[in-house]
Amino acid sequence: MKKMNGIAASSGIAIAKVYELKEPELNFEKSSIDDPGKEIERLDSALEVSRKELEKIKEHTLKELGEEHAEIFSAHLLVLGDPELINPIKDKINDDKVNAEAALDEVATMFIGMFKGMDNEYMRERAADIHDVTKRVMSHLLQVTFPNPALIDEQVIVIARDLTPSDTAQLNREFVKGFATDIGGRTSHSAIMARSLEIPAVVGTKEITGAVKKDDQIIVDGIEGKVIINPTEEEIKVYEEKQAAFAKQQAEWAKLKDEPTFSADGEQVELAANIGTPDDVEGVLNNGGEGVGLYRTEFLYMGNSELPSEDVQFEAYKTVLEKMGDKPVVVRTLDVGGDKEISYLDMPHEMNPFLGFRAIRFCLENEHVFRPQLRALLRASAYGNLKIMFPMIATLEEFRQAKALLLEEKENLQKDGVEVSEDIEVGIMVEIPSTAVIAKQFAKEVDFFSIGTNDLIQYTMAADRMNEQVSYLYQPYHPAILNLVNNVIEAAHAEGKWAGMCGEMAGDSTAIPLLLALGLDEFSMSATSILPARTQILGLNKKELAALKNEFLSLSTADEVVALAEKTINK
Ligand SMILES: C=C(OP(=O)(O)O)C(=O)O
Ligand SMILES: [Mg+2]
Repeated sequence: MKKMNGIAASSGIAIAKVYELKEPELNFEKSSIDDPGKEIERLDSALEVSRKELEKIKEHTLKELGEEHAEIFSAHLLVLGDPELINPIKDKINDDKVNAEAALDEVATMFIGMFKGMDNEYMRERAADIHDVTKRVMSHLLQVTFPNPALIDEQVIVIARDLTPSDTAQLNREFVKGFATDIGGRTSHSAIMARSLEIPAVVGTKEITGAVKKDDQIIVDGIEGKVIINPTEEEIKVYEEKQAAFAKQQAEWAKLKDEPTFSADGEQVELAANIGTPDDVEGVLNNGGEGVGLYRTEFLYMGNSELPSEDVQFEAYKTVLEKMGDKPVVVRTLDVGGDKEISYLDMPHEMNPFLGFRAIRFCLENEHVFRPQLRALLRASAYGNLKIMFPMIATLEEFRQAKALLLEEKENLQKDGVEVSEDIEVGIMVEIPSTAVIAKQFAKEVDFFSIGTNDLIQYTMAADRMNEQVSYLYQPYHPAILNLVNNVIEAAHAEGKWAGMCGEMAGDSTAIPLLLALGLDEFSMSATSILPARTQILGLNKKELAALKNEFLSLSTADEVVALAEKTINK
């Protein structure tokens, strides 16, 4: 039995055996062979196993995630069956008398190099497909396991160094009971996805991948941020009891599902949810969400082999709006870049991707990507209560430019007789300190603010939100952050606008009293945090907390802020 601590990323307790999601080492020696026929047979059987595997993954993806996501595997199957790739490998085995691994590697490297160098996006994508497919075939030649998260069909806890957003999107919550990673923090996208999938997760354990082996049983405690490897019988019993207690608490919370959110002294706020896909709406409604405060549309673009068309986007937005009825839905336009990579968009490789060509910066330069999204949103606006939000706004010019494109597309659609709602609010994410500092000027032009603390904290404190080593600087309760948040809320209210927050801080039980004191109007969080937050707010006195606002804002350290918050609440 071994225990380790990490960051509690998604609540709940999971007990199951491990499934290690790891790219295998594909090392081989080039050797000469006497029997090319036998080598070709080995190659054919590796190709056949790969084909069966890809067909299964494609079928599974089609069922679980839809056609768009499954397309990538259709492309892989085409590559696998392409004689222009396979014949040269066989020729090499026959002519050079080398082993199948060496022939495969040489031919694949040649094609990948050739396609990569072409000035054509489609061809460059083929290079990525060949790379993925040949890796799979190579792993079968070498008889090492190639992980397929979409194919997991027994109860497991996924262990990985890190999970990319698209790995996470493939996890099927029926079988994946939890996950634990070496790196990442509460605001890394794998953690955010875990909360939206409602699977218990612990991230940033530093050493989990090195500590487990196949068939180990583990416990992931996503409430306290603990992992236990090969627990004893007693420990399993203790955790099963914790699991039952957690389920009971969830039942208590559920009683507030259809209630509005009031503080103890009768002040109302709105509790909304962050979502990544239309499928998440069910969780929002089941968890008593009063709206969607952030729809991260980039997940529509990720895990796909090409840009989603205007119609595909329209259907997704319409579905969310219709399912939410008259409840507000804030849709954020494409926030690509940082750790959110989209292979086919051909983004430049950058030294500092979080400070680079991302989000609105990318969209304003790539109108062929941005305009279809704006049109899809405008068309969908007729089906519900849509608000549009631009990400990573650093200057007023960016906002004006984005809004001008939106209005242009609105006019175009109306000219064509397409119905567009007349009261779509248009707001911005406040993630960049420059915007928080001059929120007063922005408030005259935007309809609302939504404070994205995940990024605002990293940019204010100059501490990468994904980097373990500087995580001590990633301080949501730092007085600098509170002052920026306060500035934004005051600026909004002075112009009669509303201010929300969609960063993870909005669902953090230590931050909620502070945010209530500052007058935040809308709190948008992981759906599973809504009912605990509603329960907490029910017990807080907003006027009493607000009386301490200036005292909070004048404190010098995060520790002082937390100490005062705890003293106030527990008095
Ligand atoms: C909500 C935010 O956006 P994301 O986490 O998608 O960067 C944020 O930065 O707080
Ligand atoms: Mg952000």
